[in-house]
Amino acid sequence: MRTAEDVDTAVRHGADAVGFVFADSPRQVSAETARDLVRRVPDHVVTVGVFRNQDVTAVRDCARTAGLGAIQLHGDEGPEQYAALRSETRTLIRSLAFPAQQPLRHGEFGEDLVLVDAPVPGSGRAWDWDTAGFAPPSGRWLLAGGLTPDNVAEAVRVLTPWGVDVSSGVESRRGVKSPALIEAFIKAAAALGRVLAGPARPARLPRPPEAAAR
Ligand SMILES: O=C(O)c1ccccc1N[C@@H]1O[C@H](COP(=O)(O)O)[C@@H](O)[C@H]1O
Repeated sequence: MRTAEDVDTAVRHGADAVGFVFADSPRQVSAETARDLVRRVPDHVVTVGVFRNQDVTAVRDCARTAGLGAIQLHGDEGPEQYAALRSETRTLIRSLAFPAQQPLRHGEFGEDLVLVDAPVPGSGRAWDWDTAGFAPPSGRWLLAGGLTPDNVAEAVRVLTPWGVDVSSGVESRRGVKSPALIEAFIKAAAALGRVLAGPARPARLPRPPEAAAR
């Protein structure tokens, strides 16, 4: 998200989380811009910062300046980086690309959630959901990679993730979100709440500690 209109649209239609890209990307926002956008977001919606192969100190500073509720790492970050950021956030999200060399495992680096994404993050390209080699990580996991309002239902039917994440699929052109597509995606995904994991699924992502304290 890069504009107040996008954030307000997502919140109004019931998004559980909104994201801000700090990685090198046409979607990149500064920590100060993100801070202004984060202030618009009600406590029950988690604000996620998206990073890729960035210095831990820079990630930490950015998360503090913007007041992020969650940190999502998309690159080759290893256990040291995860450990360094563990106390910085209540929700640490680890992105894993599929197809993968290793089995997809949850919690190896102390993360709270695994995000299974396509090999090129933010490209809008889907991975092959029907692939025989896909074994989901245990526990809660998020699905990303080329999702759109039109394919999210089928993706969830096939894979039954705990949650879904989208960027390109709600854009009119690269880097420019479409309020109509944001609304359509959330409506399509919300309708799926009924088929997702059942009674154990909490209604919301964990709230960031600073929001809980307010
Ligand atoms: O959006 C980007 O440019 C980006 C750059 C670096 C790391 C992650 C990025 N985006 C994230 O990728 C997934 C899937 O995006 P898409 O729906 O396939 O476009 C999502 O988590 C984005 O936040």
